[in-house]
Amino acid sequence: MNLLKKDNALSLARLRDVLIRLEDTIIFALIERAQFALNECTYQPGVYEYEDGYKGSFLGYFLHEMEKVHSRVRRYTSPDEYPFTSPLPEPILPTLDFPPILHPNNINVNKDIMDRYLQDIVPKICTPGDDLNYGSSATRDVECLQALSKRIHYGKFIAESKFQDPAQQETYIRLIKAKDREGIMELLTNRTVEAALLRRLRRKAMIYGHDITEKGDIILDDDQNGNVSSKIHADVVVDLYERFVIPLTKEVEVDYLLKRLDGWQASEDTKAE
Ligand SMILES: C=C(O[C@@H]1C=C(C(=O)O)C=C[C@H]1O)C(=O)O
Repeated sequence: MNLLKKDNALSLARLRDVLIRLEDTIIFALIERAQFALNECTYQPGVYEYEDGYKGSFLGYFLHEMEKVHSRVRRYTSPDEYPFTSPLPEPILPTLDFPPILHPNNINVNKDIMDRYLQDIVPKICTPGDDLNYGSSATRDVECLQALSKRIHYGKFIAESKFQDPAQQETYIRLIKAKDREGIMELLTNRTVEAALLRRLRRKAMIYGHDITEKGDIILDDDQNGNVSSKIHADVVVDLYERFVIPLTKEVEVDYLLKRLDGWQASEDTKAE
């Protein structure tokens, strides 16, 4: 979505289309990572020496080096991009004039994303062991992490869109002032959208995660020729969204809304004068 244009940027339907497109990005990124073994050593700190005395993991080193160069080309000045590492250098490009779509906030849940990715996701999609493809697996890890981060932090745009709905704003304001996390969570939850998403996701994972015959039939794992064609299991993808991606997106929505009135009343009073 081009965030330099404010026109209709907060249309809920349009934002949901972005999340649907990111399903493809995430599934294919997971499939690419699943090609390589777990390569546990790339996640352990202190396995290699680094020039600047860095003591973290190979993945952490690679991610920080990537984010430093992306920061210099102003990736993290965009309101839909959030880094995992710090410190990061200032951009060499002039900052773009993004229209103020989101209420100012410093919400960044990438540490939770990293923890869950390493604990719950990589062990489920990769075969155990070490295939020496450390650079390849770390490259794919970064692509998975960046896609998951974008998707989950889009919760801020979704939350702003819901807050700006005239039919719901008064209720949100009341719940925010009462600091009612559960009430806000219930109001923003759309179980119909979530159920449809999980059905669509399973279908996508089945199709993307398997080879198909020339006729277009999916070659399942129990193919009579013994072909094991699944690149990723649909259950893993659906479970990942149900237990991690959707809940964390909603936490971002709630965190964003709880801060939505910070300084807001003062600016509303100023407008009213
Ligand atoms: C993203 C939204 O907010 C919530 C989170 C969803 C998700 O993470 O997929 C889906 C529906 C809602 O419960 C939305 O309403 O589309």
